[in-house]
Amino acid sequence: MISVAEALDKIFALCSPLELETVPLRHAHGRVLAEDAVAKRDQPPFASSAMDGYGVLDLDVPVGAQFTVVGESAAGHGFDGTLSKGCAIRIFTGAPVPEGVTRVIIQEDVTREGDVITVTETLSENTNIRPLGGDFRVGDRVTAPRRLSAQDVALLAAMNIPEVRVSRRPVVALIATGDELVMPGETPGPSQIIASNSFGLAAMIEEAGGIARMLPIAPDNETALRATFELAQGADAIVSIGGASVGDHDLVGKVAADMGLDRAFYKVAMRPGKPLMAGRLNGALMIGLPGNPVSSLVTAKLFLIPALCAMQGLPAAPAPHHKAPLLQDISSNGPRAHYMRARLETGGIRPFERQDSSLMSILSSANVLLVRPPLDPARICGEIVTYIAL
Ligand SMILES: Nc1nc2c(c(=O)[nH]1)N[C@H]1C(S)=C(S)[C@@H](COP(=O)(O)OP(=O)(O)OC[C@H]3O[C@@H](n4cnc5c(N)ncnc54)[C@H](O)[C@@H]3O)O[C@H]1N2
Ligand code: MOO
Repeated sequence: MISVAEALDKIFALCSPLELETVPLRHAHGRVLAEDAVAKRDQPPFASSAMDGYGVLDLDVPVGAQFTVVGESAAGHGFDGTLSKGCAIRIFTGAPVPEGVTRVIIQEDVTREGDVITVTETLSENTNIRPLGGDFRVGDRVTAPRRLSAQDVALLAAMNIPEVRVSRRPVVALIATGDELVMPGETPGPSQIIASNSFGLAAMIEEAGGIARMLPIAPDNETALRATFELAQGADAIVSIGGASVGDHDLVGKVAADMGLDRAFYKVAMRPGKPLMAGRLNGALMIGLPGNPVSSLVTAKLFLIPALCAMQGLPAAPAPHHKAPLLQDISSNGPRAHYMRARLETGGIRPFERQDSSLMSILSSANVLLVRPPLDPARICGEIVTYIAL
C-alpha cells in the first residue's frame, strides 16, 4: 500500500493540461484563468467624489466659511465650467471632481440657503476625493492561473475586459457499479438501495469547474460493465464507483485491465478509501473510487478534485490543510491515515463518535475532515490538529 501523498503524486503524473478557450465574461465565474487579463482603462478614469456634498478649491475651510454654488457635477454628467475662489460646485458620489477642486465638503457639514452654503462643522482630514487610477491603472493585471471568483469577474468587467482565456472544463464520466443500485425516484427491489454517490460526486466535480457525465448504472457483470466503460469514451477522466474491493462481484479492476488500463496503483494507506485505484485508460485519467459512500466522497475530495484543478492549469497541490485545536480527547491512530468526519465549531474541532464509512448523514453534518497521520499518538483536548474543509 502506498501513502496518500505518493498516490496523489501518481495521479498528478496522469493529468495533462487541457486546451484553452475564450469565454464571455458572463460565463467566466468558476473557470480557471489561463492568461493574464490586462486592464484597458484607469479606475476611476477621473478624480471622483467619494461623497454627496460641495466641491471647493480650498483645503483649509474653517467653520463659518461661505461659498456660492455655481453648478453641478453628477455621476455620468461632469461640470464643464471653471470654478473660482469663493465658489462651490454641487457634487454627488462618483461624479468627476472639476479641475482645481481639492476638497468635497459633505452636505451634512453645511447649511444651504439659496445658492449660498455655510460650513457648520469642523471638517475632517479626508478630502473625500478618489484619485484617478486609485483602484487600478491601464496595464494592471489579473494574473493567471486562478479560479475566477465573483469578485474577480467584477474586477475584469470594470477593466473593460469582455472575454477571457480559460482552460477547457474537464469532462468526467461517472460510472456507478452494482446490481443493488437504482436511481433516486425509482422503486428499489428488496435487496436494493439508491445510488447516491454519483450525485455527490457530480456536485463536487461541477464545483471544481468540471462537467460530470453520469453514465447508466453498470450491473455486476463484465459485459455490462465493459459496455458502460465504452460509453465513457471522450471523457478526460473516467471515475468508477464501487466494485473496487476483493469481493466476487468487484469487477472494476479486471474489466478496466482487459480494456487496457495502465494501472498506477491500487490501495492507499488511508481510511476511508483503502481500495482506491488509478491509472491511464485510453488516454484518460481513470480513478476507481471505493463504493462506500463516505469513502467515495472523501477520496474524490483528496484525489479527484486536485486532479481536476491541475488539469485546468492550477498548481498540482493537495486539498488545503488548516490547523485548529481539538475540543475533545482522541485515541491513537493505526497504520493508515484517518480522515475523520468532524465539525469545526467556535473554538475548535470535534470529531463525530461514529466514523463508519457508510454514514452519509454524518458526512452531511460534518464540515471538515480531521486528518490523522499514520500512527498518530493519542491527542488530548486543546492540542492543535490538522483538518481539510469540506
Ligand atoms: N474482505 C474485505 N472486504 C472489504 C474490504 C477489504 O479490504 N476486505 N474493504 C472494505 C472497504 S474499506 C471498502 S471501502 C469497501 C469498498 O468496496 P467496493 O469499492 O468494492 O464497493 P462495493 O462493494 O461495490 O460497495 C460498497 C458499499 O457501497 C455501496 N455503494 C456502492 N456504490 C454506491 C453508490 N453509487 N451509491 C451508494 N452506495 C453505493 C454498496 O451498496 C455497498 O454497501 O469494501 C469493504 N469490504
Ligand atoms: O477503506 Mo473503506 O473506504 O474504509 O470503507
